[in-house]
Amino acid sequence: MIELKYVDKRYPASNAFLFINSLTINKGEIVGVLGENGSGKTTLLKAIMGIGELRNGEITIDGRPVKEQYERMAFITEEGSFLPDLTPVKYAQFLASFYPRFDQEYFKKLLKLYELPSDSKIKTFSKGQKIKLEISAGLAKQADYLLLDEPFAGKDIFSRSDSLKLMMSGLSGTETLLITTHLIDEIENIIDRAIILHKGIIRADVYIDDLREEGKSLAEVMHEARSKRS
Ligand SMILES: Nc1ncnc2c1ncn2[C@@H]1O[C@H](COP(=O)(O)OP(=O)(O)OP(=O)(O)O)[C@@H](O)[C@H]1O
Repeated sequence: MIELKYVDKRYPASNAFLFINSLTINKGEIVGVLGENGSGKTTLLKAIMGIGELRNGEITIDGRPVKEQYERMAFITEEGSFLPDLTPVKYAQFLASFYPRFDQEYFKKLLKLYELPSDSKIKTFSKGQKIKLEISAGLAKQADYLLLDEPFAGKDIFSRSDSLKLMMSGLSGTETLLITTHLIDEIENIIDRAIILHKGIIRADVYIDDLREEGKSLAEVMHEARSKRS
């Protein structure tokens, strides 16, 4: 369970902020973090990962500070956390030395599945290939919490629905996922819950099953959230 209480995060350089009074992400939930450009999606994921200081508030993972839970977490971002001069195989060895649960065999299987060259330097990879590599690393870590920042940004390299299927097939089903994306149509069928941010504030927090019962689409909720007064 991820819990945020009275979280206040600011960027002095831009006056941007993220303010979340209370938010609980339950174990096993697949959550879409949605919102327009600059609404605070990446900031929320980074805050959960403990990247940068909070001005106020507290974030815990299963009741403990995130820095005590790194082994159980994977942050998958387009920027990547890999070392560009390593090959995927060397990168896996590096990760295995940090993450005791890292499964090298599974990682190799994922490389094959994603058709990634295991002996080329990561810096020679395309954007889409780098994202695939990061997803493979995150899944092979056997992390309980996967935070994916725009994992489908390389959509020109491989089709979004295929990448989604591939990613989902690599999961054990018990992981908690937070996925930021602008692709609400693709995501609507895989997420349990959507959190919609607007200018650093949560504007809507909905369960997809409830939406279906109400006969509403995620696009409609996004539209409502945007048109609410600031
Ligand atoms: N390092 C930083 N320094 C100053 N301001 C920042 C920094 N990082 C982000 N911001 C600002 O914080 C706000 C939220 O940014 P964030 O990257 O979290 O948005 P986002 O919802 O992920 O956007 P996008 O969909 O464009 O990726 C924006 O106004 C952005 O300009």
